[in-house]
Amino acid sequence: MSTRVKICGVTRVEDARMAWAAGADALGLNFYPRSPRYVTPETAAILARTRPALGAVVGVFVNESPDVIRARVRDCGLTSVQLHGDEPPEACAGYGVPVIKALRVRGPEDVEKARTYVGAGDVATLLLDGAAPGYGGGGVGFDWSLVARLADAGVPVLVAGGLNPDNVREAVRATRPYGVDVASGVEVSPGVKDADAVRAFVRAVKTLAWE
Ligand SMILES: O=C(O)c1ccccc1NCC(=O)[C@H](O)[C@H](O)COP(=O)(O)O
Repeated sequence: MSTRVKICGVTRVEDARMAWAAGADALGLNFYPRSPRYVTPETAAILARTRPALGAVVGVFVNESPDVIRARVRDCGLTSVQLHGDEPPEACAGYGVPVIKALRVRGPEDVEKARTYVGAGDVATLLLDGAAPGYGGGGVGFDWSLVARLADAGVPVLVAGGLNPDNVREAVRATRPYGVDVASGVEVSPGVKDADAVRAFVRAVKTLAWE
C-alpha cells in the first residue's frame, strides 16, 4: 500500500515545483484569509498550473461561503476542496469536486463527530488534524490511536497535525492512513517550504512499506 502525501500551505511556484518533483501527490492552497499561508485567487491559479498529470490541487477553506468556494474551484483549477472549519455535513456538497472534511481531534468525541460526515454530500475523504489555535497549520498533533476508531467507516482518512520528517513514519505505522498532510513541519517560515524537509518527508513516507 502506498501512502499519499499532501504538502499544504504552498504559496510559491518554486515550492510547488519542488514538492511535485519530490514526489508529493497533492498540494494544498490556503484560501483562509487569516492564515499566514493564504494565497490570492490569482496566485492560486498560477500555482495550480504546476500540477502534474496525476497530481491533486486542494483548496483549503474555513467557514467560507459556498459561492466563493465554487468561484475558486472554477477559476483556480482546484481538483478538490478541504473544508477545515465548522462546516456541517450539509455544507459538504455542491462544489463540483470531491470534498475533504477536516476535523480537529482533541479526544474520542471528535472522532465520533467525524463519523457523522461519512457518506454526507460529496465527502470523499476525512482529514484528522490536531486542535491548533486558528483552525490549522499550527504543528499540533493528536493521539494517533484514535484513528483506529474509523477503521470500519469505509472512508479514506488523511492524518495531519504536527507531522515532520522525523515522526511521519511512526505516524504511518501507527495509523495506516490513506495519506498524510503537513504544513508547518516542512517549512522555514509560514508559507515558505524547506526543500530538504519536503524531500525528507516524502522519502520517509514513500519508502515505508506496509501491506
Ligand atoms: O495551514 C494553515 O495555516 C491553516 C489555517 C487554517 C486552516 C487550515 C490550515 N492548514 C490546513 C492543513 O491541512 C494543515 O496541513 C494541517 O492543519 C496540519 O498543519 P501542521 O500541523 O502545521 O502540519
